[in-house]
Amino acid sequence: MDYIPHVIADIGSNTIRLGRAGECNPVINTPSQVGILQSSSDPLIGSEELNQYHEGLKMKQIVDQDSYISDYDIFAQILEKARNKDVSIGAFLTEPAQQRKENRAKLVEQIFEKLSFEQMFIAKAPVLSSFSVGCTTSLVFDSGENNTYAVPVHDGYISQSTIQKSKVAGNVISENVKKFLTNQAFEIDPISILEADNYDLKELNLAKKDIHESVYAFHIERMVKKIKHDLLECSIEPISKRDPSYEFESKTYSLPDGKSFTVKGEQFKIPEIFFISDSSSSEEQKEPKDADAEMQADDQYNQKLDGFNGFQGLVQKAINASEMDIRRDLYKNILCTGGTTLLKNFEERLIRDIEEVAPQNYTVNFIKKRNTSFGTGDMLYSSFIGASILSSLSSFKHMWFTKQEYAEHGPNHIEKKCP
Ligand SMILES: Nc1ncnc2c1ncn2[C@@H]1O[C@H](COP(=O)(O)OP(=O)(O)OP(=O)(O)O)[C@@H](O)[C@H]1O
Repeated sequence: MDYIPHVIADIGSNTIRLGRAGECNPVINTPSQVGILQSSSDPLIGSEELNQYHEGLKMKQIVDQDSYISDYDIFAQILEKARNKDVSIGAFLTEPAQQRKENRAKLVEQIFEKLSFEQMFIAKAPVLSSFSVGCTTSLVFDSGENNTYAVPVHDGYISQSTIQKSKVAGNVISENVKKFLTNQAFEIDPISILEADNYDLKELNLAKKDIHESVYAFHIERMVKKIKHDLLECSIEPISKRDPSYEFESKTYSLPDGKSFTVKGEQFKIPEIFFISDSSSSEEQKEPKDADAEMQADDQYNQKLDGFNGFQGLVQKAINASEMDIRRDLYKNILCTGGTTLLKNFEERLIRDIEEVAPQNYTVNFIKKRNTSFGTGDMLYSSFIGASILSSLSSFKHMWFTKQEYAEHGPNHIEKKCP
């Protein structure tokens, strides 16, 4: 296949993935927060840069909690970095299953006015994920940082009325990890972590006042995520079904600065929140006692859980909202994507719980993914890969929204070109 120099941007509230059409992995995989330095108009991007100490650094979130871009100027700068200046003529962007018209129009203006691309396309992330595994019909279950979606894709299209969205996602369990640590009187110290990662920093004798509060919060969040990724795992059987006398083993976890804490079953109990349902012990899960009660005290947290009936309930609702004659196919072709589905034993537990709610004579099957060079499977990159494949097809040549069409019909013409 000839090298196709279009640039791809897969935009999430936690991570932005940028790369080139025809390639399997993104070239840039950066947090959706960028670093801003007074001394430079160039934003700092990528974990490697952001995990270093930079004097006068502030952090800025450029994608909001609904995965909509909140700073178009900085986004354009990042896109420009991923572009091969002389040859990139097309920009292919992903968007969440539910998108606002005005966001699309703003993106179109950036691409044609500010960045002078010749052509562009916007496609829904779940459709691209489905394409990435060669399916035009599937149920895409996507759980990232702030949102979880169950989206039926039928013949390559999404019907908006079938989409199920929940705010119960990765950040809910991050919150619970933080609450657990607070209950243990364990404090994450971003300065000692920065020092552990950058040896020469000690000489600077950094104090809290030397680090902007946004940078401080960024490093705490980064460590909470690391703890979450390293330590948490889903219990394949609901914990409420275990013998009440069951004793979890203690496990000690050490941070890069040498500080450590111990868990005794919390690593399994925290992700249980994803699988609560009316039929599981709702008393125990939704109105827990003692330490757990504190874990779930605040209002925002409870709002997220309002009406939530487990990830299996979300999948069931999405399938039930679809036409009767495709429901069997959807149960048979469930695709898990998004970072939160990388939790250990996540798929095993989800399939078990979906089987409990699926009609009895239906087969529940998850689509298998290949392993990427990052060792994550395709969970993190499925929509990127779908975009990469689609934009490389010779038959896609006629699908692009061109600069000329933009000049003739204006930004809202994108609705026609990219339904
Ligand atoms: N190995 C892992 N184990 C558990 N959680 C993980 C793992 N890797 C990433 N995550 C979590 O996945 C979430 C980010 O996923 P992803 O990059 O798919 O989100 P996003 O697409 O940017 O967000 P959204 O879909 O909400 O816009 C974070 O909460 C992160 O902590």
